[in-house]
Amino acid sequence: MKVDTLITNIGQLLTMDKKGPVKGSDMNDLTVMEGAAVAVKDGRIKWIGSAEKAVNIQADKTIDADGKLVTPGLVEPHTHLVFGGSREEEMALKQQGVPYLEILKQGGGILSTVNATRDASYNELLEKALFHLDRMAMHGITTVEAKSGYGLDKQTELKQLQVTKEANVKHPLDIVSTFLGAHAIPPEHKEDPEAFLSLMSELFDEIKEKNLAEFIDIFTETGVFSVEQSLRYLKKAKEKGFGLKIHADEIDQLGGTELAVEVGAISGEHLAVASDNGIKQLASSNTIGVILPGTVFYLGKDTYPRARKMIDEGAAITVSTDFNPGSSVTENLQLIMSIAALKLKLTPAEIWHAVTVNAAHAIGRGYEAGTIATGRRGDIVIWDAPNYKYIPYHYGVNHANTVLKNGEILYKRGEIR
Ligand SMILES: O=C(O)CC1=NCN=C1
Ligand SMILES: [Zn+2]
Repeated sequence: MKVDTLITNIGQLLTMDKKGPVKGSDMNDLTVMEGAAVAVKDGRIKWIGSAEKAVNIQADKTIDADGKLVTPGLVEPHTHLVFGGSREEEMALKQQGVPYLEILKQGGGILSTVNATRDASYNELLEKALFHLDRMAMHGITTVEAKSGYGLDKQTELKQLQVTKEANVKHPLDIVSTFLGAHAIPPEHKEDPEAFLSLMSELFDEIKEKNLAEFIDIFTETGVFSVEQSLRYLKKAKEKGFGLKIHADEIDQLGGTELAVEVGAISGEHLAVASDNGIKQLASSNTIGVILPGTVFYLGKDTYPRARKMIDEGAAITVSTDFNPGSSVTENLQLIMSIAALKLKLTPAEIWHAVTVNAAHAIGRGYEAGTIATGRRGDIVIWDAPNYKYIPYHYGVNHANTVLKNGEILYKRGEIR
């Protein structure tokens, strides 16, 4: 057989080759292939087998994995990728214990990023997004979801979505776009949030026509949008053919988790304070929990999402950086894997399902990304790690040695191509 690239002498290979979102105890059922090899041709996985059998394969390029861990490229299911400015000035307020929602109420937080994003040019936003995508790639991420939500007016929300669309063309990473125009209430609509929500829902047709987003998301939170407002808004989005996501039960327990299940959202996101009933509903639904423990850490809170209970009750969950300029400022999904182990008490096997196959399903790419299987994209990471338990164990650094996207080397330790 003739292939483009052969990765051989693999120590442990995680194919993550499972059907559908992996739920409950199945998240702890990990297939580990020892002494494996993977062949890629025309950007797709062509063959998977033992390194011994691979000796008969002619490859234009052979990569010796030197006994290292090899996995699918990481899938990052929840980011606020496109934004202007930064919010390092808020660190002092956070250190003084000023709550996140209080900073927002005072016109900071999301709203300060809105000002910076409205002021930023299209090209400035694009260059910044490409920079962050490079950094995600070097940390092993090969598919990423990107939300708008820092415009909060028609023109700037469309600007963000168009930047996302162009970044998806210009950068090797695959980007899945979500419209989060309902992210906060802008000052000009402070007195009339209903009018603002209608304004954002008026964009649905244009977004659909121009294929600017596949999902619609809303921040269901105290001082932002109520469960009732969110239900109406998401029903409208569903009628227009969009997939649904909800920033739910992040700070206050409003019942956003239950709402996500009720409207058949593909995912409920944050769920830091989801109720017992919310977790029960999630576990018996097809809605995936997108868990953001880095945000809890970064906001200096003590209440972590009860992901252990969610899995034990049968839910499918993923973990994510929640990369954004204010409440979780990191592209390092490997760090989140460590926080998931230490604070959520997830096992290494559960964590690997959470950052590959389940994350792919949470953004509608379950049959495209997050798995090494013949016919799938050649999105592969060779890690500077002896086994799959090592990544959550050794925290805060980048373990990626080589990152391939569609079979092409995108990053080699120490350089970005
Ligand atoms: O603070 C931000 O910019 C991102 C965020 N939206 C809802 N929770 C966090
Ligand atoms: Zn978020």
